[in-house]
Amino acid sequence: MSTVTAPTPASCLTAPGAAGGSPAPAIALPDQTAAAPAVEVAPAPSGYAAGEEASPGIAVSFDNAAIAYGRTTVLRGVHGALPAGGTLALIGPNGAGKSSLIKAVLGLVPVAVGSITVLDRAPAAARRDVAYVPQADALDRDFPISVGQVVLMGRYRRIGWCRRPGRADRAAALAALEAVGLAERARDRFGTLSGGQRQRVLLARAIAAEPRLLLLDEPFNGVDVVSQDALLAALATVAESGTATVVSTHDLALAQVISDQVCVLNGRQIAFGPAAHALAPEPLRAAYGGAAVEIGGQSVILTRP
Ligand SMILES: Nc1ncnc2c1ncn2[C@@H]1O[C@H](COP(=O)(O)OP(=O)(O)OP(=O)(O)O)[C@@H](O)[C@H]1O
Repeated sequence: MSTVTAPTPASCLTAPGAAGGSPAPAIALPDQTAAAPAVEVAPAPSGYAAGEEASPGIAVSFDNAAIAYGRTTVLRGVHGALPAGGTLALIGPNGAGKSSLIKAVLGLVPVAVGSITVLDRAPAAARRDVAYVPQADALDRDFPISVGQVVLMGRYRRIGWCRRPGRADRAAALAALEAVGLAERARDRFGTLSGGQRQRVLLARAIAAEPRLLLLDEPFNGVDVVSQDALLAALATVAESGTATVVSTHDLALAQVISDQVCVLNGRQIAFGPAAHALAPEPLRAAYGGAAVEIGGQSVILTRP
């Protein structure tokens, strides 16, 4: 489970490693009349075979990567690649290493063995082009900031923390809020939104940053069907724009719907490839043990009520 610590109110809405602790900037509310910027739409590349060598068309490649905290290795043998514009779902039981892998892609946790390459760079060097969407529950609801201001924060790595956002920044923020279906809530206080709506706002903040790689840690947790549909629609738009996405989830059905590829983890990589291959009964049993069953040809993970 990922958490975002909030040493100061200003950093509580900031992605890990992104200017945490900076004072909250004065941000103008989004200009509701500003025109949305033209969005360049590139077709998503087609399938990719696990184990292929990294190339300029690859957003993230894992080369037998292992992740450790101190001397304790929590994940090993991660090997595969995500093409630019593709979507990779990370699945596995609690403690499988999903969040740790996302943190390693962000460059927040070192790779102990092997390597991870992000946009042809070491993970920490690529952070400028990477946006991270934390779980909404990890953020402080009491911090007095509007929805529009939260989304504008996504622009600060582009414009710098000392400059005020301009018309194009406000337009990008509004377009991102429209993409998640919450443009009419721009002036509302962030903390007054529901959990699912706050999750959509955090996705809008990431979209406003115009990243080349988007990382989401369990974005569908506790989200109702309306917000889930809005998140899925926004993620489809993200994929169409050519941005690659890595998303961790406990929902196998969603993993199948949203991803070109699935990485099944449980302390090690169990499978990496197209959903039909990775979500087959055998890898799921290896990850979830007796909780993985097959019903009517579909793999199902049993959970306690
Ligand atoms: N900062 C840390 N220091 C030491 N061990 C950690 C740290 N963060 C996570 N771990 C350990 O790494 C392992 C993988 O945890 P991680 O949070 O990556 O799993 P996860 O698949 O995201 O789990 P969940 O589905 O519950 O969120 C666990 O055994 C966890 O205790």
